Amino acid sequence: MSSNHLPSRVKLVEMGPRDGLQNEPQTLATGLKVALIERLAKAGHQHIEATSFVSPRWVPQMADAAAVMAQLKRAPDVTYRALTPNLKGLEGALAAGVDEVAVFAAASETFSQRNINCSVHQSLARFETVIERAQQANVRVRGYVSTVMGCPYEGHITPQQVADVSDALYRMGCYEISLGDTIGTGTPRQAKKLIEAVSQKVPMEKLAAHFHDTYGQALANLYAVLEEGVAIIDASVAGLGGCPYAKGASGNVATEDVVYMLEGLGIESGLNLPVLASTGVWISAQLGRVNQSKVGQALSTQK
Ligand SMILES: CC(C)(COP(=O)([O-])OP(=O)([O-])OC[C@H]1O[C@@H](n2cnc3c(N)ncnc32)[C@H](O)[C@@H]1OP(=O)([O-])[O-])[C@@H](O)C(=O)NCCC(=O)NCCSC(=O)C[C@@](C)(O)CC(=O)[O-]
Repeated sequence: MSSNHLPSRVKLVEMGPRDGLQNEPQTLATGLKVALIERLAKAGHQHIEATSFVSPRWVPQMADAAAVMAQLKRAPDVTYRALTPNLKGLEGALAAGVDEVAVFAAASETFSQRNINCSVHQSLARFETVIERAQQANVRVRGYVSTVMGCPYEGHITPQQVADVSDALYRMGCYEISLGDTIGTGTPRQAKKLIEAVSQKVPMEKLAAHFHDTYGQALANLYAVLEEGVAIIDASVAGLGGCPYAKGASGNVATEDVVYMLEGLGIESGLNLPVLASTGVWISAQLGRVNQSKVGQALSTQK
């Protein structure tokens, strides 16, 4: 049931260096990745997904994960996280001294096979060992569920499918569950129904919204789930990214656009919008791409 009370504060999780850069056609130099992460921390981000320890054959853009972590000048109040699909990735991430890791499952069987080369069931069994080992090392684990509002291969996904996978990850020990609209096809009513179903299994305060903006629905969907009580949002500076397993998919909703909307709603995020926006302009120039943030574009013309 909708609470219709907006939160007074939202935890923003920056995805640009990981979800964004993993999907850019060109691989950014390690030094520029490090500079991006440091700029994002200066803009006020306290939760940054910095990289992923995945197979370089599958995602060559993330092959320098250890070097990125080694070169980073870490800000004391920032949590730097990395994706870890298996024990090999986890050991790499622990050796690199990440603060947190994340495992990533999908609600769709076909997407799971294409993304991590195993079934949903096999992935959950694999993650159980990753989570146990991370907990032994006192490292918290976030859980992702992809394709929560549609799959590029299977089409419709039910909220119950998402709730079941979320439940499994939460029971295994993931402290937060991030719900990925991987291909950005969701619409606000669907987003509300999704949250209604998943919050029956996982407490609302543990749910994050991770929406891609392919169909231009991400902000509307975020507003819908804020009304439901979600208070954790994943976003990507300049809307960096796409999805290698979902042709034509856009990046995450742009962080600048989310911060602008939150400011308008009187919701605190701790982000400095001008600093963030200039980071978006800078990284777009480094990549030679169009800045996907409308707010970033608007602010850059006002200088
Ligand atoms: C899961 C695997 C590894 C399975 O891939 P596989 O080929 O089945 O793995 P394998 O265990 O058979 O190993 C094959 C080779 O990869 C190596 N390998 C194995 N593991 C690692 C590792 N961790 N780090 C480095 N190397 C690794 C391993 O050592 C071996 O090397 P070889 O002996 O052939 O030289 C592969 O499919 C993979 O890396 N997939 C990652 C895909 C990915 O990163 N996708 C994007 C992230 S998910 C996402 O973006 C969605 C999300 C989270 O944002 C939410 C949303 O929006 O939906």
